[in-house]
Formats: sequence, structure tokens, C-alpha cells
Amino acid sequence: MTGSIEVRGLSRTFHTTVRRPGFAGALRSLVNPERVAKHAVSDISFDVAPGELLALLGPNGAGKSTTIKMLTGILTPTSGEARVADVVPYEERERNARNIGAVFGQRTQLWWDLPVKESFAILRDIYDVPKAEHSARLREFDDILELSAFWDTRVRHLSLGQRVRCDLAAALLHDPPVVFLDEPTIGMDVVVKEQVREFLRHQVEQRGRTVLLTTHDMTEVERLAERVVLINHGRLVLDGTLDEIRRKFGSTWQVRATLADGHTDVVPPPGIALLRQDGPQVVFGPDGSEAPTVHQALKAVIERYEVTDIAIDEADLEDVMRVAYAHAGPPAEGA
Ligand SMILES: Nc1ncnc2c1ncn2[C@@H]1O[C@H](COP(=O)(O)OP(=O)(O)OP(=O)(O)O)[C@@H](O)[C@H]1O
Repeated sequence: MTGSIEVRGLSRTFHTTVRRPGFAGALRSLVNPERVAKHAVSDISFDVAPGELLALLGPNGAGKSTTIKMLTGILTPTSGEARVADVVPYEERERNARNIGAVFGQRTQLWWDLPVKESFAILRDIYDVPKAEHSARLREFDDILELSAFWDTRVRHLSLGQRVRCDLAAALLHDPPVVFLDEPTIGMDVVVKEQVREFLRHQVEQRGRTVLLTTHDMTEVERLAERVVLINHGRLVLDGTLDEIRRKFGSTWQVRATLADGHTDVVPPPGIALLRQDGPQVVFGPDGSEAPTVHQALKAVIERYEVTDIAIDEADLEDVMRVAYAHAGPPAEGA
């Protein structure tokens, strides 16, 4: 068994009934329901190699959770195929469950009314983990995640950050080669986020686990992922390294400047876009494929404005992604 993920032409369409407004509409819907198809995921293919951490990115409603649900065996695809650690997840759910760990940041898989350590003990029995192994693994997780402070607390009384750290430990207690994380750090403070990231790095680099992560946090992507797959309206838009994405979407530089007094209406020079403005602080970036080089841009900005400070930065990944999403174009019908 290898901890790889293979996705080939995976699609999932949901059929929903349209609710017509008003009482008469409700009656008509009852007698003659109107069904519409929603193509949540359309023909996507990608691979994740054993021991690789891949970030699956996309705006709200792009199809990320639907993809993860198919790979964890919760949903069956409408067409296409997936293999996770050599198992077709939606055909062999039990075998798949032994090979994967999953954390959904918005939901817990722990028992709400039990203390944390009892939840862990139940999982140990479910997965048949020998006691010594279970204890050693908990000690390893505790070293980074600092769980023992709330070992005896009922899950319902944990804070969000404490709960997700426990969920992460619970997902890995049976030592699965593949881990799915759907927005694991949503709503966490920066200190806990960093703790979770260190834990994930450790799991990938030291334990060789394969991780598929969805997040809207670009700092997380930069800290953890070398490669990203971008989906929009259910379709795969891009599969590449962060460097390739930065190159492809042109935003290879940013010029950050502080303008002298009096510049209120900032109209950037040709080929240059005003990305952000906060009073006299402005950030310029390339505007499309014919954009000037960073040196030409610096010269153009200095010639046009009186600046008190100016610096060149690597493009912000949030801005790069915004351009990438814009390039993806409008949705296909039903997407
Ligand atoms: N059970 C369902 N029935 C009908 N439509 C659904 C169902 N689940 C998801 N969808 C639709 O499929 C599309 C993709 O949803 P999905 O949850 O996969 O997006 P996402 O990329 O995870 O979004 P987010 O970043 O907001 O979590 C959305 O338009 C959503 O409304």
C-alpha cells in the first residue's frame, strides 16, 4: 500500500428541487416539482504523491468539500474514479477509513459529552491500536499540540482551538498514511494556527504522511504547501507549484510606496494596477500580460508621484489568487 491519492475525471452533480415562492408556488412545486442539476465538481483529475502536502484551493462554493467528501467515501461520484492508498474510497468505506484520517474544521468527530481521553480510548478500540502504541502516539502529539492540559475536559467544554487540536490527534491515532483536512484552522488565533502548522509539517516531513488540505488562508498555503490545485466552479483551473502560479498569473512583483501629501486620486501609470490604498500607503502591481518590468514600474511610479518611501515586494499570494480566479472565467451552465 502506498499513501498516494489518484483522481481521474471525478464529477459530482447534485439534483435539487426548486422551491417556488408563495402558497400557490409551494402547491405547484408539490404537484409538478422542478428539478435542477448542480455540477459541484466537473471532470477533475490530479495526483498527490506519498509524503506530499497538497493544498486544494478555490473560492467559496468551488467544490473543495465535495471533492474531499468523495475521497473520504462520504459521497459517491456521479462519474470518474478516485483511489486513496490503493482503495476506491466510496466502494470500500471501511478499508478506506483505516487508511485515512480526516478533520473537518467546522465539525468534530469526538464524542461531545465525553472527556477527551475517553474519546481517544474509544478510537483506540475501534481501530484496534495496541495500548503501548496508542500511548506513545499520544505523547508524540502532546509534545506539539499540548493536549494534556485538557485531557479530562468534556469535548463540549473545549474552545475551538482546543477542540480542533484534539480532532487532529484523534484523526491520526490509528496511524493512517493519508490525511484530509478541510479548513482545519478556521477561526483559530495565530498562536494555535502556528502550533497546528508545526504539527502538520512534522507529520509530513517526519512521518511521511500524505496530506490534502483545503484552506482560505494564504499564509497557511505559503507555510505548508509546495504544490496547489486550484478549482473554480467545480473545474480544475490549475495544478502547479506556488512559483509556477506566481509566474503564470503575472503578479511577480509589487511596488509599495508612501505618497507625499496631496495625492488623493491615484491613477496608476499604464500597465500598472493600484492593488491597495490606505491613505498615502499604496501598493501597485502588474496589470495584465503586457505589464512593465519591476524596474520600469519603479521608474514610472517615481516619475508620476512624489514619494517619501518606496519598496519592492514579492506579490502577495492573495492577490495572485484573485487574478487566478478571475482568469478562470464564468461558470459553465449548472455549475
Ligand atoms: N448536498 C448538496 N446538495 C446540493 N448542492 C450542494 C450540496 N453540497 C454542495 N452543494 C453545492 O455544490 C457547490 C460546491 O460546494 P462545496 O461545499 O463543495 O464548495 P467549497 O469549495 O467547499 O466551498 P467553501 O469554501 O464555501 O466551503 C456549491 O454550489 C454548493 O451549494
